[in-house]
Amino acid sequence: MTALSDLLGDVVSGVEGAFLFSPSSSHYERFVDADLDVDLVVVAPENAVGAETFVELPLEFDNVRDRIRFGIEGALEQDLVEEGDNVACSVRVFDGDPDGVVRVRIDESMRSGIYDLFANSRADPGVIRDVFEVAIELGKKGQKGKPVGALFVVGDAGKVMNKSRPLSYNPFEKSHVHVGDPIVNVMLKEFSRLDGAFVISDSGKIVSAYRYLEPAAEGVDIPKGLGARHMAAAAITRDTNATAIVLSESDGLVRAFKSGQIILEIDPEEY
Ligand SMILES: Nc1ncnc2c1ncn2[C@@H]1O[C@H](COP(=O)(O)OP(=O)(O)OP(=O)(O)O)[C@@H](O)[C@H]1O
Ligand SMILES: [Mn+2]
Repeated sequence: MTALSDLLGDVVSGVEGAFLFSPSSSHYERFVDADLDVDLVVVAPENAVGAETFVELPLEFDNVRDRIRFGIEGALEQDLVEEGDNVACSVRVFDGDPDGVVRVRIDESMRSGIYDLFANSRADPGVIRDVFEVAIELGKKGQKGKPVGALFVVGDAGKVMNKSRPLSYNPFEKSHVHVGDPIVNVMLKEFSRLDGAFVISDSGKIVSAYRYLEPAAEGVDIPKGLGARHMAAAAITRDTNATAIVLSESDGLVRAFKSGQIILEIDPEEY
């Protein structure tokens, strides 16, 4: 007789690591006490259980796939896992106790740069996520069916404003609106048809649209073929502590820049 646990147990057989996503203290203690022959990694917004090996999640992602992807990428950043490792992720899909186990084979291609973007940007991770999502959505749908480009400069807004000038009146002049608000997201998409950059504060306030960026660009090295928008995006992140998220009108990719470097390149269609 084969028991169900024999069949489902395959999910965890031979794994090198166990990733516990936001475990309760008692759940975590049970794993520690079991003294398993696998590496134990806690992945959560904060290390509430005092785990020895811990990966910080920049956000509590609702989507389990995103949550796992970030946890794994964070572990790769910390060299806790490597190509070819198999790990079992214990996650919560519904409320209550952990109710799912997902086996993941570690692959270097999982190191996309997105973890770095969220964990190490100056702006709030939630703000980065909201802007990133607007860029992805614009990339998928375009504006009225036509491909559109956009440049969002997030964080360190005062300095960014000092290194830029208005191309037109600022529609966000006296408003106090924030990214993530559905109406604001519609506005961002609408205004993306026009020239220049959006400037967004660390906390997500839209400071300005239509900014022409004038950062010093010497020494900025970005891949050949990218034009003025991408050059301006890279350069402003070298000159300030901002992160830039760019949707290219010509190739449809979303790229992120920090400290003058490209840190992420994603095809919205595959995200
Ligand atoms: N310094 C700048 N600051 C703000 N926006 C800029 C700047 N330079 C260019 N742009 C914006 O980028 C748009 C596209 O310029 P360009 O084609 O040279 O960039 P690109 O990097 O090739 O981007 P894309 O891939 O979208 O074509 C311009 O119409 C302008 O709105
Ligand atoms: Mn171009």
